[in-house]
Amino acid sequence: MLNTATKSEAPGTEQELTDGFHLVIDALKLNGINTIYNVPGIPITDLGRMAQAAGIRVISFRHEQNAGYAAGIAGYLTKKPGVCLTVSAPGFLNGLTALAHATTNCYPMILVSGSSEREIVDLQQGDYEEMDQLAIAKPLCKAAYRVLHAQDIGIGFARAIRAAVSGRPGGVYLDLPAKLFGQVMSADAGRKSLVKVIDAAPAQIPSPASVKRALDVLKSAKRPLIILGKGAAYAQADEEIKNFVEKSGVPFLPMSMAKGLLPDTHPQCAGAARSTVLKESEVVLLIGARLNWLLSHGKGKSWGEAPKKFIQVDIEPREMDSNVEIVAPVVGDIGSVVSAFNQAMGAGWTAPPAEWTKAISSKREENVAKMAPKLMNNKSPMDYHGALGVLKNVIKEYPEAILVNEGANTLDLARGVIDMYRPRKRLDVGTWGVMGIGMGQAIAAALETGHPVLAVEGDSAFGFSGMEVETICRYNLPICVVIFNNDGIYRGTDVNGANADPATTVFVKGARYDKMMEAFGGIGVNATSPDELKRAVNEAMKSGKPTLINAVIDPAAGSESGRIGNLNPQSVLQKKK
Ligand SMILES: CC(C)(COP(=O)(O)OP(=O)(O)OC[C@H]1O[C@@H](n2cnc3c(N)ncnc32)[C@H](O)[C@@H]1OP(=O)(O)O)[C@@H](O)C(=O)NCCC(=O)NCCSC=O
Repeated sequence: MLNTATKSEAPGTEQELTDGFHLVIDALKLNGINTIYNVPGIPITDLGRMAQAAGIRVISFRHEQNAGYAAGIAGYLTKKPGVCLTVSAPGFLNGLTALAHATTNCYPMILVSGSSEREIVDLQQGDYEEMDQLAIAKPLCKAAYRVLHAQDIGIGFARAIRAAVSGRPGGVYLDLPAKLFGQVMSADAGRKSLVKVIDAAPAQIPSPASVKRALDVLKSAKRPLIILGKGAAYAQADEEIKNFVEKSGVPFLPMSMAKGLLPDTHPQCAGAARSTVLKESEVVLLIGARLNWLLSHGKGKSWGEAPKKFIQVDIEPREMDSNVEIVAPVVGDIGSVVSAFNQAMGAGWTAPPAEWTKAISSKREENVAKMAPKLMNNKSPMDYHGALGVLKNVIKEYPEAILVNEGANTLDLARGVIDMYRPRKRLDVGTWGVMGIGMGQAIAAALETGHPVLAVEGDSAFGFSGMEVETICRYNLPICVVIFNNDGIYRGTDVNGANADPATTVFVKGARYDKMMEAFGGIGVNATSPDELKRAVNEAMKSGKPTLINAVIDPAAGSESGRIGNLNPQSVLQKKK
């Protein structure tokens, strides 16, 4: 139903009117977009107020980057574009990192920004927050549009929605100059100008020949491996994927955000035998996973000596052969492809040789057994494993809870230690390894799913979005933030030998992040041992109250750059020292 803005007052010509504000709201509602992640300001403050009055959930953040990360992950969780609304120039730029992040990670998101007047911007006459936002956004997103006339708002949103979710999803920019909001037109014409997007992300059915080719290659393998990426988790084809993996009997390796698509404790899971399966496998089927840096580009030392054959399932044809030859490309949406695999497999499928699956199981058991005692230590201050052992058990007890995870060591170790049991429950730094996603993703996860959220944060990573603990308290969200506080980046023990300044990688010693939460009415806990941490997290999960636990980690614990060592080159001079 159209929101009537006002009625024209000229006697005898009375007609219902609408305006740009109302048309934006109606376009969103018509397309089932019920949440906006926003930071108010000129020229969109009233848009937020009116949207809230019209029944849209408008969540106001303290910084646009966090609102943007929230919108991106909302898109990932729901397959509908997450909408982030910002003011012009600086607010727009603050949202842009999140838009680029969404595009890189294939999350459907729309950044909607108010902007200044075209006539003045194009002549560079110094308008308030003057900036050619459309031109700046273009290279950082999948598509960018600007709407100049109120009657085009419907089309503008339709284009943005379709671009965000169809094919490979991504970020879209929609530029709304301030003048647009006040443009008035008849309600009837406004209603007719709106567009309901039908079948925004049409199924892309793979060709039967590509399906057959892929299965023939997989079937022929003595040492096959399936790698599941976050594209597979995004597809929400959970049953089909589970059936396919189980029917094939092929070991699977989940990428970080695909953990839980099938439980990490599943007998076919090769997560704890990662190096072995990458090196030893002979045929690798990638489902919604890209051969980027996270998979060492499909070549080199991590992949071992033996020649590999790659089969790849992706919705984007240009993903094929991006790093190495793909002998069996299957282009289509993951749900359709995996369902075609299931149908084409037939009854006569034989599981891979037991020699291969047993070798993986024994490597996995060996690694798990090596890790187990470390997770049970009760040292105070804690080390990473002692603290993560506690959190591993929390997720086991609350498998519906969503784990948000960022940091360096905190990310790398949590990824291995904390088993996931359900799809799309692990949300982390994604393809860029970006720090700062924490509170934005935690807030959107709590709002979009209604499940409790456990955000496991390095102390450095938390700093990028820490002010949003106020947002968590304001909306009273069931989020428990655990900060692994070792006084610095990687470690808290670095010393600057040159002058009195602190070393570049250390923070205030003994900082009490829990006090930040208390400042806004949430629950703050300082936990110095695994027992204290366990009590505090369990209490938070039970109560659902906003909680921040300052988990005191030994400042000497942790190592440089986690596990991305070879991406951190040292200079020749440094090496000589
Ligand atoms: C590229 C990567 C996927 C590669 O990681 P790897 O260390 O090779 O693999 P991981 O999966 O982390 O596993 C490490 C090892 O733990 C083993 N492993 C995994 N799970 C388990 C369990 N449950 N128990 C025991 N052992 C386990 C696994 O087999 C590996 O051992 P082996 O099999 O023996 O090898 C990762 O580095 C990554 O995602 N990096 C992103 C980092 C990032 O974004 N950082 C943000 C920047 S921080 C700011 O500076």
